[in-house]
Amino acid sequence: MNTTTASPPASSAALRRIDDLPGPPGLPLLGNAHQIRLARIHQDVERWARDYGPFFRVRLGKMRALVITDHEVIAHALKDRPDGFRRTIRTSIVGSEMGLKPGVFGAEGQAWRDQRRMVMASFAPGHVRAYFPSLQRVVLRLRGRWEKAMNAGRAIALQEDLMRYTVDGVAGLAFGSDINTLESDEEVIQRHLDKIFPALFRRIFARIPYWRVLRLPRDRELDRSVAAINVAIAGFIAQARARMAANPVLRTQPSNLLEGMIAAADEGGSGVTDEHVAGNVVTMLLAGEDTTANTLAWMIWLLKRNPEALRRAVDEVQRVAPDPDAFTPEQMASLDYLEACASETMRLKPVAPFLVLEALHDTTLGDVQVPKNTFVWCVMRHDTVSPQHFPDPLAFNPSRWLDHADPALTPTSPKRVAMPFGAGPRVCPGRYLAMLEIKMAAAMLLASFEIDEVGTPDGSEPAEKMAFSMAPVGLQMRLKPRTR
Ligand code: HEM
Repeated sequence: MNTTTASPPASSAALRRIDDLPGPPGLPLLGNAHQIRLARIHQDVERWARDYGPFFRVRLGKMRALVITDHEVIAHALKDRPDGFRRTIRTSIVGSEMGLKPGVFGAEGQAWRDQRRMVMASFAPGHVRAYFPSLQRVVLRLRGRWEKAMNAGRAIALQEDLMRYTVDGVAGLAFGSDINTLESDEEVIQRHLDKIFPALFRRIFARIPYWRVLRLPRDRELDRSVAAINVAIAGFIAQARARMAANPVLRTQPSNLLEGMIAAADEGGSGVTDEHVAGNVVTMLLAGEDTTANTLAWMIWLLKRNPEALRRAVDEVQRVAPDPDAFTPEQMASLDYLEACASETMRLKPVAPFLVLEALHDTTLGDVQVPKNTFVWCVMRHDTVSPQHFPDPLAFNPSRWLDHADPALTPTSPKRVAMPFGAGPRVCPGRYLAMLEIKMAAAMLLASFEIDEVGTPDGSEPAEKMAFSMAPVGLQMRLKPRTR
């Protein structure tokens, strides 16, 4: 039996059962489902966490869950994978029903180990360096798009433009394809991708899996999108294989993630097939698009609201990386304050504000017995906004993340408390790439423009909308030429 390192129980007699835990009162069949709004489910659970403490129970229809908020207990569960906990089986069932090919995100056990090895090989630091020029091209296009909007006196739909940036960036890396949604409005792949995540999220939490018996128009549209993506990806794989056959050097020096994955898959005993390669290309596109774009959108909004932090970020960019046409990987690696701004943004506005696991065998978390198959709902934004770990917790103060930070600002190591990319063996493999994309776009923005305004049309704080990742609603930005 596993026990957490956080608070090992004195004896099994001291253990609590999930039924003994507090929790919001519910109705007989629905449980607490009627008290939840799907688009704000993370905030509903965070609110309960403030009322019921670090361990409580909720029931959403048939799904009973243990909710945990203590970062050490969460880290323990996340690290106890793939053997102790898995992602919920529902995610993989719903994904495969939709026709999504299996990828590392939904894989478990040995299949996960094999695919994770392949994915990590394609993210090796040397490879990511080779992808830098393609990211640079995409960042300059974003600048061109924003210059046009500024010159035309137009407001920029921030999140939409950033999604174009991340989908172009990841597509260039993922399969060496220049799909250029930034300079055209024919965003074919993106249009299909944008349907998948919200549908996956809706179906995972649906009370009745109606789509198994009845296809509504939006389900038929979803089927068409998944089919179109699968066909496109099969084509990219065939082209990559042809390129690699013509130029075997690409096996050791792949020019994109797809070539990197094919090379890793083709190694003897890899356990990985072309179907897995295809599944992981879609996974990269999906996992890399909204998450990075939403984090950037939140960060730009937070910077504009915090003039002192914005001034420091601009100073750093002007000192370290003043010319977007000449950005280098070394410059990006030196943007410490900008990186701290991203970390502070993810502390306050984590785009993955919760992670749901399922216990693979009887175990314990803290002083709670966790029977096999229990859902464990990890609240990622609780300790990160607690005064116990972050004084003045709601203030946007990137300095907390700097190495020489004032100890009064960081009584606990912030990196141990905030886990925006998850933790343990399944930690996000795209985290360095995401940070690079965030720093490149933010440095381009601050070097080239002044932010005239960024906010919602009515000036209120943007609502947080959950649809697999957590997005700000309705952010618009106006730019001015930089004057210094
Ligand atoms: C700011 C941007 C991003 C955030 C906040 C983020 C966050 C996360 C989180 C929380 C997880 C779950 C980790 C866990 O279970 O412990 C995850 C998994 C994953 N992410 Fe990211 N991610 C980001 C960007 C990316 C990018 C750019 C890519 C790839 C291009 C990517 C690919 C993946 C994959 C493949 C997984 C599944 C890993 C596995 O199950 O082994 N992510 N990410």
